[in-house]
Amino acid sequence: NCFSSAPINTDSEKLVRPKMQLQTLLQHAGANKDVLTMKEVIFYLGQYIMDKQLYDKKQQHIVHCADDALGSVLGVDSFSVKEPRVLFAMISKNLVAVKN
Ligand SMILES: C[C@@H](c1ccc(Cl)cc1)n1cnc(-c2ccccc2)c1-c1c(C(=O)NCCN2CCN(C3CCCCC3)CC2)[nH]c2cc(Cl)ccc12
Repeated sequence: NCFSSAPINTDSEKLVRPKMQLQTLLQHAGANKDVLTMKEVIFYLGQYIMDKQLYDKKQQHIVHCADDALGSVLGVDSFSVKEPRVLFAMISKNLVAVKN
C-alpha cells in the first residue's frame, strides 16, 4: 500500500476520532465519518493538501500551510513530507484513540 514507505510503524488500522478542527479539514477532503483509521486520516489529509495545492510546486515534498487551516491544526507554517515522525506527532495531537 502507499504507506509501505512510511518508515515508522503507524499501525495504520488503528481507529481514531479526529478533534473538531481536524475533522472539518477531513470532511472537506471527502471523509464522511467521525471514527477513521490512521490510514484514512493520512489519505484524506493528502487529498486535502492536493486539492488546495498546498505543496511547493518546485519542491513537492514541502507543504506550505501558514495561510491555511491546516497550519493552525498542525501548529506549523510549513513541513516536509520526508519527516513522517514529526508529521505523525503533529497529527496525533489532533486525534483521540478509539478502543475497538
Ligand atoms: C507517502 C505519503 C506520506 C504519508 C504519511 C506521511 Cl507522515 C508522510 C508522507 N506521501 C508522500 N507524499 C505525499 C504528499 C506530498 C505532497 C502533497 C500531497 C501528498 C504523501 C502524503 C499522503 C498520501 O496519502 N500520499 C499518497 C501518495 N501521494 C504521493 C505524492 N503525490 C503528490 C505529490 C505532490 C505532486 C503531485 C503528486 C500524492 C499522492 N498523505 C499525507 C498527509 C500529510 Cl499531512 C502529508 C503528506 C501526505
